[in-house]
Amino acid sequence: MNPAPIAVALDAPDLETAARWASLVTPHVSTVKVGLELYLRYGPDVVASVRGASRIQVFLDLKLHDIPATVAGATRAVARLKPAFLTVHAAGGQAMIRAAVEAAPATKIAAVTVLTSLRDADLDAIGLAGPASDAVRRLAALAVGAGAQALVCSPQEAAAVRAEVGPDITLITPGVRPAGAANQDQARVATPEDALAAGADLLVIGRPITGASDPGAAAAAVAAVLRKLPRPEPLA
Ligand SMILES: O=c1ccn([C@@H]2O[C@H](COP(=O)(O)O)[C@@H](O)[C@H]2O)c(=O)[nH]1
Repeated sequence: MNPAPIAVALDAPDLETAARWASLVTPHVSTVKVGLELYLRYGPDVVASVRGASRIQVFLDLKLHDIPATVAGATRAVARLKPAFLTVHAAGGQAMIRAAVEAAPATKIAAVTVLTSLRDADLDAIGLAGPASDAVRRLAALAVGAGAQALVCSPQEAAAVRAEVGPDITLITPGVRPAGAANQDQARVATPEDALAAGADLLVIGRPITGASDPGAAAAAVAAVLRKLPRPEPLA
């Protein structure tokens, strides 16, 4: 059975827990995601630890945001870990995104548009022209224009972003909550079914899976729901 298009966010306090979660979910999902908490605590070795002996994709969610030369250097430093995806902030601008793309030819650079924890009122406070849906589309077009091969947005914007950037860009959506799960600090959310129907390619799900008493069973349950959905018609 094909693993489901889910990236489980391994936001664990220690490496043993992250590696245990990874081994439990690996039979059911395509990807595990390493974020700032684990990477800053354990460094590059964390990638091998969560991969184990499996061939699971690793998504390195470091959200780089700096001047182009610094981002190019940081991207080169992690490219040797062969992550399938590496995130940068789209708001870093086109030269920065291009620098990351050129520094890691074997990794898809995923540009984070507007964090899924932000609401329209937060964008006003930051001084980013909203609403969030407009800002996401604007940043998505900017990032793709600079060569980003993937985009991070909320499932609520996935359909509009897909219409904006076409079929070849990988759309990654955090802010995914199975029916009945708490939103926690996520603001712009949708269910896994709705995220996939809106055109997302990879659903990021963390605490609803890792906070379950059996993360393997929780991942298998979401994967089973996705497998039951009708497949989209191939484009003519
Ligand atoms: O806009 C963004 C970008 C990244 N994230 C990351 O995704 C996971 C979500 O975890 P949950 O436990 O499912 O909320 C987390 O690692 C974030 O750093 C995001 O949420 N939103």
